[in-house]
Amino acid sequence: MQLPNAPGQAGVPLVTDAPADADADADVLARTGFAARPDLGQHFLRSPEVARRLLECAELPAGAQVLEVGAGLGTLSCAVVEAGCRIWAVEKDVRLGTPLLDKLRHFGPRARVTIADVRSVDLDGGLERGSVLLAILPFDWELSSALTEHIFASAHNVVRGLVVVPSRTLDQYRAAEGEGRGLRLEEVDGISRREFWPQAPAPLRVVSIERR
Ligand SMILES: C[S@@+](CC[C@H](N)C(=O)[O-])C[C@H]1O[C@@H](n2cnc3c(N)ncnc32)[C@H](O)[C@@H]1O
Repeated sequence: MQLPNAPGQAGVPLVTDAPADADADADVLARTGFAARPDLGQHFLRSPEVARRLLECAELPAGAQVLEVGAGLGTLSCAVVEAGCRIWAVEKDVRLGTPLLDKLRHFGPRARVTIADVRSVDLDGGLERGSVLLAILPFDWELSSALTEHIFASAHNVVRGLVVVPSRTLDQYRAAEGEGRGLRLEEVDGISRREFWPQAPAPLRVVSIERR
């Protein structure tokens, strides 16, 4: 991994007892002194194995086009392409542009990278009908809620999603369900906070999203 400038199957809990690979990209990044940005909810997945298990939860059809918002170091993006799907990885933090591009470049046209705030991207312009959102959203419940709402309001070609979010994101959505919102969120699994560097500050949920 070139570093930026330093300053389960559905129903099986996504918690591994084994320590994450010490040479996982997230751990390499940690050793550089990279300052993760709490305002962007930055926590990086440490284990490719957990990425593959998230993918199984998503039950993607062969060759599906996947939108990943907040692609970070690309651990989940790689698992998506290696499974035979196509990825559009969107990441806001410019410091992550080089490592993300380096990681995905060799997949050629099956992997597209955009470094921008997803709210400024023409998503329908780049997605075909039937696309799926697969994302480890920022670990800030308000930001992850706002991004979820934005994506499903603006990207009409996204038909469903599977996301990792803070449990409060799901709780708040359920509390507001009577307000006629257009999405159905359902918890399908859990995932340990320790699977991320820095460790997630609060419990996480793996959540499926369907349009009503
Ligand atoms: C919980 S981290 C997950 C990172 C990545 N999936 C990984 O595991 O390596 C959330 C990511 O969302 C990115 N992010 C936050 N706000 C964003 C936005 N508005 N548009 C695109 N990406 C955003 C952050 O920079 C961060 O990389």
